[in-house]
Amino acid sequence: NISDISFQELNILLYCILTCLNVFFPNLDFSWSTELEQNLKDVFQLSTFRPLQLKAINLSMSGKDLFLVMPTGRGKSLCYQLPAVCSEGFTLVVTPLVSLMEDQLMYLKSIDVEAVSLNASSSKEHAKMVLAEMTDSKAPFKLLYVTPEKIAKSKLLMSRLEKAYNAGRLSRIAVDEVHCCSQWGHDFRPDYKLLGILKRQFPKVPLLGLTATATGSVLKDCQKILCVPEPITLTASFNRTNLYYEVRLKDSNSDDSVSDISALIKERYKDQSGIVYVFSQKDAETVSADLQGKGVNASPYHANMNPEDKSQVHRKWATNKIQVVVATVAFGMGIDKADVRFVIHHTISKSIENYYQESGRAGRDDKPADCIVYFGFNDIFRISTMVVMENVGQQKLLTMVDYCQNVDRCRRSVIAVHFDEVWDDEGCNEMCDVCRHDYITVDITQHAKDVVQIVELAGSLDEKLTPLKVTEAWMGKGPAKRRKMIQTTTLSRLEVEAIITSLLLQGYLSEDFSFTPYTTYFYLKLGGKAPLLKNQSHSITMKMRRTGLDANTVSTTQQTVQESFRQEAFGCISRD
Ligand SMILES: Nc1ncnc2c1ncn2[C@H]1C[C@H](O)[C@@H](COP(=O)(O)OP(=O)(O)OP(=O)(O)O)O1
Ligand SMILES: [Mg+2]
Ligand SMILES: [Zn+2]
Repeated sequence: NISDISFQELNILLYCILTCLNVFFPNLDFSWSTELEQNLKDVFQLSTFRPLQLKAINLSMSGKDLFLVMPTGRGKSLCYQLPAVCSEGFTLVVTPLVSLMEDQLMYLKSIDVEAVSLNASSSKEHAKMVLAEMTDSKAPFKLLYVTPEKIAKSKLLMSRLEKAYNAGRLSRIAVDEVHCCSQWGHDFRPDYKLLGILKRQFPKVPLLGLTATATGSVLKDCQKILCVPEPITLTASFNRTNLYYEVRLKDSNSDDSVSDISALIKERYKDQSGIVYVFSQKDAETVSADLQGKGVNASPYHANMNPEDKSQVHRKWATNKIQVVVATVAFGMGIDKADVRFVIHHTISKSIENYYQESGRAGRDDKPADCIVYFGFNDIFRISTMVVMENVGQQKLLTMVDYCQNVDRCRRSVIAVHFDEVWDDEGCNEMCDVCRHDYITVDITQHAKDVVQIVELAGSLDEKLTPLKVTEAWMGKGPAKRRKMIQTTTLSRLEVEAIITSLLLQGYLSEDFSFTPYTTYFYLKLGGKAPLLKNQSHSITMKMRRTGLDANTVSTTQQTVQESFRQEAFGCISRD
């Protein structure tokens, strides 16, 4: 009943309506709008906001708790840096890596925004000064960067924050890479679990959690851990329309992927900047040396290098003195180079989330860039034994394998599913290899029966077969006794691998791990769907690329696969 509403309540209601209007129609003015615009131009030297930035900033400025999910390189930092400049007091920024912190401090210094940091390598004098200035109303700094460890371990810091809070000087809390809170995220950091203390101690300070990769359930988890009662979640679209996605097959017999990569770099990406991601530190060294041997200006980068060497490689690459960094995932967070024209994965990533983030280092300047992954059969099992102990590690790996193997759907739509988005194939605009080519559907039922029989036979003999052993057995390379009992194939190695991978993904085969104190072995066993093959009418199909469509982009290995698939004259070949 309207007459029951007091004048004050009416005022609040009006204020809420206006706030909502302002948020959804950001051109309407807030009291801070002019100052924002001015600082965006004068301090940050940017002309316009990118999608969602203004909305996020307005929400945070009006005191709301917010989770901002925005792809890498889209400009999440501005969403707390600009409000920090436009607010009284300072913004506390929690960052997982000291290197990220240093990059930001360097950047802020270059635009004359005062910022300080506290981390394990801060000197005593520096820490003392920062702690004293936190409660000083004349203190100049607008942002205070800390590692989560500091919040968890430094009582002194917490008590100074408390004082600053009471004095109204703690204007905002930003938790960068907020997915690190959750064990379900891909970069869980135990100290992030303790950050709930911030919202419990400082309930009136708006908190802004930022991440590039978080699913709905990860965010729910983060919300609980950070004790944020009702955050608003803003999610920017993950569709990076300027990135071209492509998968190339990697031959397990002869690893000529490095030759392929060097040819690409020297021709298609001549004089352009890029990254080649590899599986291990050893691979970083060898692939880098191989590329150098082929005349590519490349350098390795991995966690085991000393810090000076790492930052030297980073610096030289950032200033285009090195064309390509051959890196493990250690070269990741905080790599912010605008003109990266290619990100090539020499080995698949361990999940789609990882792949999206790593490949997302390309094309930050919104100009076209390529993301190419080399997909090798053996790599699946190399990574599999590594992630087997991780929470849902296996499942995540299979989604990456599915991304590479499946040519049923646009590559982007496979990525979209992971971010709970829907991008239709038209939205791709032929910016992935699947959308650029035609495919044929081949019937692989008989092949599936042959493979299943091999695995079944091994089982009955109490023998365990690695994927390599299954491949070889089917190709007729096993012991003569077994050869007599099974149906071998004349398909090529790559075709055999493609079919076994497909059977694994479709559940006709499944993984069987065996652990020793020193290593983990990966074997194949029958999957839940294997019994269906006993049914006469059951059939399995697989999509393959059609030949001769675009000789420039279809690699030779892929062509041979299709050629012999056709020669084999499968039961049914239908065109799509
Ligand atoms: N409105 C804008 N207009 C032009 N450039 C912008 C704008 N906002 C940000 N940028 C630039 C600044 C940086 O060089 C670059 C990336 O911003 P940054 O905040 O580091 O990304 P991010 O935090 O979303 O990515 P990551 O997930 O990798 O940390 O974008
Ligand atoms: Mg960032
Ligand atoms: Zn596509």
